[in-house]
Parts: sequence; C-alpha cells; structure tokens
Amino acid sequence: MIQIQAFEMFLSSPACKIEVPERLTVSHEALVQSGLADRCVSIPVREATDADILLVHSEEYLEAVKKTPYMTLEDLKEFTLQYGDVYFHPNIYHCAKLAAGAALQLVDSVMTGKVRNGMALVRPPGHHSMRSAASGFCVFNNVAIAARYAKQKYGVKRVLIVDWDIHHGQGVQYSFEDDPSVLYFSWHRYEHQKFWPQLRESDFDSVGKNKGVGFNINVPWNKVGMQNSDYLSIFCHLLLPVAYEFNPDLVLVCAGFDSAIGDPEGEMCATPDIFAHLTHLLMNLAGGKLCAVLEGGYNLTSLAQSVCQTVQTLLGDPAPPPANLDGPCKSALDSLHCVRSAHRQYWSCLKHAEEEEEEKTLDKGEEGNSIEEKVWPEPPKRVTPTIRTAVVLPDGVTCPDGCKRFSSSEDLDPLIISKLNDVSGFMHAVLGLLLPLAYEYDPTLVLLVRMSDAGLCEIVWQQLTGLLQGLAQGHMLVLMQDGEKECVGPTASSLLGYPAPSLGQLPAPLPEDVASIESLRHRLKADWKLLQTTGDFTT
Ligand SMILES: NCCCNCCCCCC(O)(O)C(F)(F)F
Ligand SMILES: [Zn+2]
Repeated sequence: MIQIQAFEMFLSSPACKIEVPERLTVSHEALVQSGLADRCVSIPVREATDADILLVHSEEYLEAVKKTPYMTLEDLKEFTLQYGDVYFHPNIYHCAKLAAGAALQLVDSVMTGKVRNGMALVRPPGHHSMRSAASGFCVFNNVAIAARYAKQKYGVKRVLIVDWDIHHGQGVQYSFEDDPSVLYFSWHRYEHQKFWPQLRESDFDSVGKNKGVGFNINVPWNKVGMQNSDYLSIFCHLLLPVAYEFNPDLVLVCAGFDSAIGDPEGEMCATPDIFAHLTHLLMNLAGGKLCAVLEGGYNLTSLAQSVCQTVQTLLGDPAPPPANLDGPCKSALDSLHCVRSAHRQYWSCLKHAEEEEEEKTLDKGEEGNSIEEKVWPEPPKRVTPTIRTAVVLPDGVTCPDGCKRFSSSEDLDPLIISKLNDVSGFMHAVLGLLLPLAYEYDPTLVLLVRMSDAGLCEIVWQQLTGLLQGLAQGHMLVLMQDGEKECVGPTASSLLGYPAPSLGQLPAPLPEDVASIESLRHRLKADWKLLQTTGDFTT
C-alpha cells in the first residue's frame, strides 16, 4: 500500500536545501514508472487529530505549533531559532498533521487486515521531534505517534521500531526509553559524537532506563563508507535475534534512505538493493504486519531506487542478489561487539556475547567528508514471477490454495512446548549462522529438504522457508518426505509469500545448543566474514 499524501508542493524553505518537495515526487514517479504503484492500494490521507498528536507531544508544544500558520515571517524565524535545524513555514503545521495522519492511516489499514503491510511516503519527517521540541526537519514524531496509537487503539502489546535512517532518532528514543513495550533500534552515523545531532546518549551504552532497560538499541557508525555487509551483519547478529526474542505484534520502520550510497548526509556505500533484504528479513515478524514510514533520504536517485526496492519487497517479489558482500569492516565489527556486550545481560540470545575473542579484520571504513561523487549500478531488474509456486504432489494430497491459520504458541500442546527450547536454539542457528553464511555464499538456488525426523514444528519450518527466500532471488526447491503431508500447506503458504506465524515468546536457547552453534561459528568465521561479530582491536 502506498500512501502519497496530497502534499502542498510549496512546502520548501529556502533555508533548507536538502529536505525538498522533489523527494516525494521522484519517489512516487519511480513507483509509477516501475509499475509498482499499480500493484499497491492507496488509502486516503487524514490529518492527525490533537488527541493523536498529544499521544507523544505536550499541550504547550502543540499549541505553539498551531500558531505558526498565522505568524509573520519574522515571528516564524524567531520561532524556528529556538529549535535545531528545523524550518517552519506557514504551511508546515498542516503538512505535519498530514504526515502523522498518513502514518496512522497506514497503521489502521495493517491492523484491520485491509492490507498486509505498507509504506507511507510523507513529509515532513518525524523521528527527531521530541515531546516539546521540533528538531532536524521534524515537527511531529510520526512513528512514535503511530506506536502509541497502535497500542491504544488495537491493544498491541509489543511494538518493534527499526530506524534505518542514517541519523539517530533521538525523539523516538526519548519517547520510549523507559517503556519495555516498545523496542527502539537505530543505527546512525556517529563518528564518536562528532556527527549531528552529536548526542552522548546516541552511543551504544544508552540501553534504555528503569523498566525499559534493554529496549533501546543504538548502533553508532564511527566511520562513513559502511557497505551492505555491515548492514547485514547488524541484522543477523543483533537486530533479528533480539527481534525474534522480543516477538513484536507490530513492526514500524523509520524508513530513512540517507543510509544509502550517494546521500550527502550519510556518506555511506550501501546500495539501494540492500533495503530489499532489510525489509524481507523483517517481514516474518509480527505475522508480517509492517508499516514503513519515510524519514530522510536526500540523494534523489538513490532515494527513488531505495523506495522501489522496499516497496517491491513489501509486495512479495523475490529479492535481488545482494551486491558486494565482502564482509563487515573493522569499525562496524567494533560497534557490533560493543552493542552486543552492552545488551547481553538483557537478551538471552546475546548471553554468550562476552565470550567473543578478537577477529583478524581489515579496516575498509573511510574517514568522513569524502568529496568524490559516488556512482553505483542501477539495481538489477527484479522479475515478478507469473507462477509463484509450483507444487508437485503425490496423488491423494490436495494442492493447497491458501495458508493454514495457526493458533498462537501459547496454545501449543506441552510436547511441542518442550521442543520450543530446541526452537530457540534452532532460530539462533538460523539467524546467527545459516543466514549470514548463506548470504555470503549467495546461492542461485536454495534446496530445502525436510527430513521427517527433524522434529521441527511447522511454524519454525515456515519461518525458515520465509527467511531463506531472501536468497537466490527466491529460487527455492523444497523436498519433503512422504509422511509430511500436513506440512505441505504451511510450506506452500510460505512459498506463496504469506508471512510465517509468530513463534511467540522464545525461551532462552539451551546452553548446549548455543555452545555447539558458537563453536561452529568460530571455526567457520575465518573463511566466512559475515559470521564475525567482533573487530580485532590490534591493527
Ligand atoms: N547543522 C548541521 C547539519 C544539520 N543536519 C540536520 C540533519 C537532519 C536529518 C533529518 C533526517 O534525515 O534524520 C530525517 F529523517 F529526520 F529527515
Ligand atoms: Zn536522516
């Protein structure tokens, strides 16, 4: 579902060169040109109400912003000076209500099942705005309001917010740092606090407060030039294990694309196709309920390409082969190690993190302020298969035409629950070992063989089938033993692109499972760089 808000195009302040109206028009135009727009549902935008906005912001802040349409340009300038890097325009209050309202419309559409997932292409962005202050082009915190709204209106218990914008969404962090029901994950250009907004609390040791400890995860990028491998490593060895343990009911993405190559703010080197994989890897959480809301992204070419890569994956199309996976750089591994260590006491999937030893890595990160113009190949054309899933079946087994619904894991009988520990260990192996290794191997075909003695309950099998479709452009062959008839339906639903049911709250993986997985990972990581989780502190 694409949400293009009816946008007054003249909202551009001369003072702000990069947050320009063209960001939305080029993104929408690219979706139209690529044929993706026609495959989406568009829903009407609405203004956020005062009540919506007051879910996050204070009365005095809202009342102050309400006055801006009637201010003289002088008063506006005066009003703006009290905030950092935000540009008020007589029309920005109206637009900010539309941006927040669009995010809420998207939440309504996903939570009511009208659509499976979606993206709201909005301006102004939101993740820097705080309870009583605007900041960094942001007026109302669209995603923070959406999280509170989902909890209040739909009784959502746990919300995961993934902020892949290249700036730290301090506004989101402040909103939820003592709230264990909202897990906020952000990576951001930091350069040891030299990069905007230059906050001490953007570093990896800000883990949340009081009841919220462990539910705020900051990954600082202390060098520019981060590549696809760096982003994938963080997903496989940090975000995904924690996200599966957290078991969210809804995933919100602060979808900023200034973390892509060519962006003047981010100065990173990850190519637009990586967002297809980042999106895909989040789509089996929360039963597929995912709302992406645009934040930053200032290189109009990479912004448009990245938006298309994200939307095409939300539509269920196979992911492209990930470009240039040559392993994470030392700086990224140092950050990964610091964050995993800071959080090991809060997450059982990270409990063993302190046992890491150093790895031999070379440091490819560059110093900031690189001035050369970045060029990159257009993402490869992604085919939309006409026949998505062919099923060869022995007679007597009907061909499934949809997916079988599962009850939540709480209803599973005791026998299967006793297996859940194996499931935790299994997911630990899939996320931290199989996935990174498979991405680095970059196969052209995935052959998935289900041995009947695998003892894997079907939901885990569906998660596995779903996750592995990010590889080999979705070319997957599943072989099953004769006695697995009841697994044909769930397997077919995953192959058809239906999100796998949630695994529920996973207990800690068995120590012996972790030990065997970790020893295998330590053995293999000399040859498979995506298995590394710490940098070598000696040069
Ligand atoms: N005075 C030094 C440069 C200030 N640079 C401000 C950058 C704002 C970034 C905004 C964003 O990209 O994070 C958002 F997603 F919110 F749009
Ligand atoms: Zn940004």
